[in-house]
Amino acid sequence: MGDEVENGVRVVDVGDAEAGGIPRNVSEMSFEQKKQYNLSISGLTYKVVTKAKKKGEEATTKVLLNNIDAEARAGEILAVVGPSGAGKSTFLDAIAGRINPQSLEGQILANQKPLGSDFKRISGYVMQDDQLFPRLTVRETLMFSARLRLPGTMSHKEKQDRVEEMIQVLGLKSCAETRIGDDEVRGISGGEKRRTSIGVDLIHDPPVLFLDEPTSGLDSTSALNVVQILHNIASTRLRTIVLTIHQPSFRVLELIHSFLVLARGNVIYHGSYASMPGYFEEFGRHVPDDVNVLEYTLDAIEELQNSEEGLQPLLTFAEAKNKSVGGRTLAQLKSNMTLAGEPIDFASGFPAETATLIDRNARNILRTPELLIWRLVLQVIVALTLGSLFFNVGDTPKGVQQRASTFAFTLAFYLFTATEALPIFLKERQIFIRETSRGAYRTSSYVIANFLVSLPFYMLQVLLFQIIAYWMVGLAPTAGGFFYSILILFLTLTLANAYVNFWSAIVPNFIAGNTIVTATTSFFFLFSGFFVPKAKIPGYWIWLHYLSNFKYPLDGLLVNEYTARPADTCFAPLTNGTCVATNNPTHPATRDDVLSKYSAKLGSMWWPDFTVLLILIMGYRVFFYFALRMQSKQTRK
Ligand SMILES: Nc1ncnc2c1ncn2[C@@H]1O[C@H](COP(=O)(O)OP(=O)(O)OP(=O)(O)O)[C@@H](O)[C@H]1O
Repeated sequence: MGDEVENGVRVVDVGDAEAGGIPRNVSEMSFEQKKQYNLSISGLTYKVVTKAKKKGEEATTKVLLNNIDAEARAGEILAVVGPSGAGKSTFLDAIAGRINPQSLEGQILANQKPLGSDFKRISGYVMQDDQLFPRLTVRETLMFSARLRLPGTMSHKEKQDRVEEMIQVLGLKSCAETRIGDDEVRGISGGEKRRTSIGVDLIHDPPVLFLDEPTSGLDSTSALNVVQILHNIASTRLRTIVLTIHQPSFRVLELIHSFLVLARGNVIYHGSYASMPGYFEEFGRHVPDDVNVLEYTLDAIEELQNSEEGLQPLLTFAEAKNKSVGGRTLAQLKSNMTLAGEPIDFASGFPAETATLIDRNARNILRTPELLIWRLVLQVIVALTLGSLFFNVGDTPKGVQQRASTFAFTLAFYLFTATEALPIFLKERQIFIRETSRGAYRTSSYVIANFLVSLPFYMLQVLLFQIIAYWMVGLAPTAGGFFYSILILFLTLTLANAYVNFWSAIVPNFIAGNTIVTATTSFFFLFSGFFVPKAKIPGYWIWLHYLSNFKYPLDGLLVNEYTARPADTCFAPLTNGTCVATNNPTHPATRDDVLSKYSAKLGSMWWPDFTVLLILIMGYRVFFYFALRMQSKQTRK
């Protein structure tokens, strides 16, 4: 270990000389096998260029982290503190690999070696917001994390034992069977939620753990409890813990081994709590006895920031202090840090991972019975309403119109109501990012699990709807016709959800997502061929006709219906028993007339209608996959 300078800034050159390469998968190592990691950071600088707001203005460069030196040792907690906007979260993100290394200057070493792609595996990151599934219990939440993050070679029993150990360590025994909860369902307390979040990222026992504000929003007892647990983990298991914290209480301060005080992206102090008063005395500030020195320091920083002379004297003092205790050569090693999103090894194989995600997803769906029941009730209500409005339509011009309206309405019902899943997907996206950014599972497993788990439910909805509506409206009375219509509506519902899913992976929020999905779906409807026949759509809009989510199911349903009618059926009979002439656009007489009115053609049921629907579904799933991959690699530039 490097030397510690008692009274001030430390020399950063620390590390375990014996440290070798990092094992492939941290959760496969036994406690004894696990390395202890000493992190040393030198000259860490992060600048962002802010674009000019007005013409003629120059772009400005903002330094968020300025030449930071620090160290975090195994067996210790390093707390990053400072006034609001000091750069605490930015610093944590930088050393946790959440900022694109190409944007950073300086050096971050783990045991004197540059961080490799393995660093994502050996470190855990607990975000400030508790991103957990509200309908799962604490034990289930930890068990799913164990199933995803512990190696496939471990037995189910071993994983269960690990979960029980975690419940014990985190003091979650009394609430292990309670659901996490959210605004709608009462669940565990804020402190318990925070401890569960920590457990989720601690289950595979990472040697390095980063936590962004683990005590924010907690009362003082819960905050103390959380830090006490982290202290025990650091001390007994020799883990390296780095956290950001706001105004810790006296009792919390005692549990933290070392502090990094930042102000406007600069190091003000780095060392133990005990050395803090001496440091500030040396700077020329008397620190009264019996005060919370950290609170005093933060107040002093605020005061200086707001004073005429500003922070400069303190920054100059801190810099001089830093140089006098060793100095260093600041290497500009942009290339040796982990590129966020590099491939990482996963604990389990693809099938096991997918099965676990299906299980988790299914439980989440089944734990929301109100949503399930309401959707099924809605199917019945809409089907009955539609059936009563268009009851037993005949083979007349009016019947032709009503039949097409039935199809258009049903498709609109499925395609537009899918947007209600947007907030659910958006919430889940946060959990997905948290999990995949640390390599909990493959994006492909998630996409497939997410796809498969909803299919039975889509089928149930469509069956319920068609059993009522199909017969009430009096559609083609053949088994083939009935089952084909179910297949097409099932694919439509699947497509609608694939489409919403895809946008949910890209859009910044619900409002943007809702606007885009509703607007594009409206356009798809407009250009489906139902309102304006294909021949009348201007050439520059025709691509929308071919991309339309409505076109293929609408064609399929129409062709299915009219294929089941005898070829000589007259759809526009005259009073004298004859039929209107063919090619009459107002009163289509034959099957071909009716279909061409809606831009459909006999013989298109399987190609292109069914096949293109399948291609669209697959296409949106593939887009969804790539959009999610971008999200899981998401870092600051
Ligand atoms: N991409 C960016 N572009 C410009 N400024 C940024 C960017 N990201 C962060 N900042 C600024 O950098 C400073 C440090 O932000 P950071 O979130 O790290 O502070 P913090 O110490 O964690 O603050 P708080 O305690 O309020 O959470 C802030 O002034 C913030 O506005």
